[in-house]
Amino acid sequence: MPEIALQARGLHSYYGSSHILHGIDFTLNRGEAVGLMGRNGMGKSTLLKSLIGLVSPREGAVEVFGRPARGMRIHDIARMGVAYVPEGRGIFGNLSVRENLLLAARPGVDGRREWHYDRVLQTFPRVGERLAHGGQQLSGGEQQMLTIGRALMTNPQVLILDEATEGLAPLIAREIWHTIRVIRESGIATILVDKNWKAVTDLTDRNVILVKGRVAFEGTGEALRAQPELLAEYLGV
Ligand SMILES: Nc1ncnc2c1ncn2[C@@H]1O[C@H](COP(=O)(O)OP(=O)(O)OP(=O)(O)O)[C@@H](O)[C@H]1O
Repeated sequence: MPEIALQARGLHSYYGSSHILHGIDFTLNRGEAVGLMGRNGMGKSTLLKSLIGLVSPREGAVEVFGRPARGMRIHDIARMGVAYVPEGRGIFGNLSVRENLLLAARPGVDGRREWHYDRVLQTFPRVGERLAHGGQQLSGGEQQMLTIGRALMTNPQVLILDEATEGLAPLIAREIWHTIRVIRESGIATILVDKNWKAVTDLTDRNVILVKGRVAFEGTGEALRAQPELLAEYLGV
């Protein structure tokens, strides 16, 4: 089995004539957690979308578990074990919490069913208390937990979280960070995009910072903390 879960090489992506990604190289290894950071508009979401088939890169290569995947559609990449939790959530508001979870259930690519209904509810007890509620009745934090729970129900090998704690109260954000740690320790490779660089680097093996569609930094959280001038320049903190 390939050790590399996701890879981009020399990736160029555009929206119309706007050139957003300028030759990005990016790798996520099996079981690894990588933080993807950068100021607003630097191309983080575009890179994620280019990896999972929501944006079609114009140049470069994308590989998912060693298979060429540039130009593949999002649901084909999802079937290869890549779950994506977009910014702003994506639950079915007119279905109950229970239905949202059960509809997403499927075994992983190798038949694994480690993440089943009961385990997801144990991981997100708050969601378990709202099973009969409609998705739209949940608070922002509960919706975010449900969205991550739905992604886990697909037994992914890769989980991509785009701004999972955005706009949430600190206490709820802390709960989400705790669960991301549990998920990561379960062996799922993870890409984390979040403005909270401290929380990101506490969890990740490696971090990538984008500046204007290019990789400006790649390294451990320790290496980043040792260079506060980079934090100021690239993240504005
Ligand atoms: N659908 C789109 N059409 C045109 N331009 C877009 C589109 N989506 C994003 N952009 C532009 O592409 C650039 C990169 O956006 P992207 O969302 O990838 O940045 P980001 O680093 O994820 O930032 P943010 O944290 O603000 O989401 C920005 O200039 C943005 O305005």
